[in-house]
Parts: sequence; C-alpha cells; structure tokens
Amino acid sequence: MNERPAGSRRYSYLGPAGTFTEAALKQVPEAVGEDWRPVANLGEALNDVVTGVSDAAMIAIENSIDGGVTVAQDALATIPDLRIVGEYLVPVSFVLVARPGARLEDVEVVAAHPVAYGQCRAWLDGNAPGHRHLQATSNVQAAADLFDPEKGIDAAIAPPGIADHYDVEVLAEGIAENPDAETRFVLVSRTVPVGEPTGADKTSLIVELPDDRAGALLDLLEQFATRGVNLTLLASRPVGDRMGRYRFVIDAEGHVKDERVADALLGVKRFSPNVVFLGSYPRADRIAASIRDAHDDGTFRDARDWLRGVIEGTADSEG
Ligand SMILES: O=C(O)C(=O)Cc1ccccc1
Repeated sequence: MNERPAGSRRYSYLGPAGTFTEAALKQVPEAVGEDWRPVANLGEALNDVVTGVSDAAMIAIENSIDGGVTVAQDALATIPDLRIVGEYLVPVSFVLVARPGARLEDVEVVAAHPVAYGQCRAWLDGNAPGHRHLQATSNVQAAADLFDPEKGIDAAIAPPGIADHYDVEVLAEGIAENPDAETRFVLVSRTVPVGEPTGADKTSLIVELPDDRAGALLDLLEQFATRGVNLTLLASRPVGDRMGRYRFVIDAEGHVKDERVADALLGVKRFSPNVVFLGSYPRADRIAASIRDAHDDGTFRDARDWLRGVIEGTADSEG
C-alpha cells in the first residue's frame, strides 16, 4: 500500500466514489491525476496521514445545519502533528433511492449517514412515518448497502449523482430540510510550514482554558477582540478527562503571518495551558477580512518600531 511511483501523491477520502467528500477533493487542483484512496471512516483517513500511507486526507468538519462534525474536531484536537492546508465548501442535497421497482409506501428500513439522516428526518417522518434508520458509513455506502441482502435495507439517503454509480431508482428528490445546506471540508496533512497569506485566510486553533478561573473564556475572547480578529467558529468540546473540562475549537479570520493574528496567538499562548495550532489556509469563500486601521500590519510594525526607538533612545517617547 505504501509503494507509490516517485513524485506521486496519495489522498484519502471517505468513499466509495461519489461522496460529497470526493466532490470536495475534486476542488483541489494539485490532487487532480494523483492517487485517491477511498476509506470507510474518519479514523482511517487520518491514520493514513499519520502513518504516511497518504499525503493528505479530505474530511468533513462543519455542516451549515448541524454545526461542527464533533468526531473530526476531537480527532484534530488529539492527534499530534496534523495541519489543515485547505478549506472547501460543497453544497449538499439528498435523494431517497431504492432497488429498481421499489415503492415508497413499502419503505421500512432506511440506510443513511447520520449527518444526512439528521437533515432529512422531517421529510422521512412525513413520507415514511413507520421507517427505521440504519447507520451507513457514508452517503454512497448507504446506497451500496441496498445490494447487501444481509443488511435488510429498503431505501437509502444518497447524493443526487448516485444513479451514475449504482443501479438504483430515485423515489424522491430534494428531501433535506434546507435546500441551501453546505458542508465545509478541510484537507489535512502532516505538519508542514504554513503557506503565505492570500488576504482571505482562516486560522484554526484548539485552546484549553486555565482551570477554574472566573472569566477565563472572556479573557480568551479578548485576545482576539483587542487585536481586531474576527472569529468565524467557536465551539466547545469536552476534554474527556473529567466532568466540566472543555476545550475550544476556534476559527479566526486571517493568517498567522498577519501581525494582528500573530499577536493574538501570542496572547492566547501566554494564557492557555494547551494550544494546538491547526493551520492558516485560504478561505473557501475567498472573503477578505475587514480590518480597521488600528489592526493592519503597518500599524503593528510602526508601534514596534516606535518601541524599539524608545528603548534605543532614537525616538521621542511621545512619538
Ligand atoms: O461525503 C459524504 O458523502 C459523506 O457521507 C459524509 C457527509 C455526510 C453528510 C453531509 C456531508 C458529508
């Protein structure tokens, strides 16, 4: 499995072919024409990266309906030496499929990835009220499972392109609650040097708070607020060692090579007992951060130059 032609790169993704995760990988220009390895779950995808079986893995990290994919957040918090190197958005919609000739009124057991099921549950409750949910490892695997007689499945929730991959009949389209749902994916590699800022970047961190201190979360947020760094994600996850201990998953606008972000990170590092830097990478939506004058790179540099001048006696202390 480890043997690859020299220079070729391998990418792991949640398979089989046709998943939304594969659609996210298709957005990565440098992955085109390389070796794509379908895997059965997140653990396998990240393990491939850790062990060097693959160079990178595409994983779902956040959903516009359900919020954070908590298993992915927890894995990134605890597996050392991983880096997020890119972010991708995929619009998601779902169809209900069955073996050819099946009828909706006969559907009892529905295979679905849990995140997909959560988004389509209201439709199923209305249209197949007596149904039972059987978990599938991915949206495409749910459809593949229709052809495994041991699973006893009548229908599956799958991506709209599923009929290109399997001989299935579409019983209903557009069954998700929100037609504009999107899933955010990240490309994860082993630790590599951070790239250059593009002007529309994000920085991901996982931060633990100091124990039992009133206002600790406010102190954490202040590190970003006082440097004009906007947050796009703040989620708490249990550390898992004892009740009541949480770590915070943070996405901040900007790049660690932007002065205001670097300064905020130094503040966070001074204050938190454990900071995991997950990466600075271009934003999928390419929206540039809005920065007030007091927080642009030049202002930070001027302030540092002034301080150096004060210390060296070459600048007016009121300058
Ligand atoms: O990539 C897929 O197709 C998956 O099965 C994971 C998933 C589930 C629901 C929304 C987006 C991705």
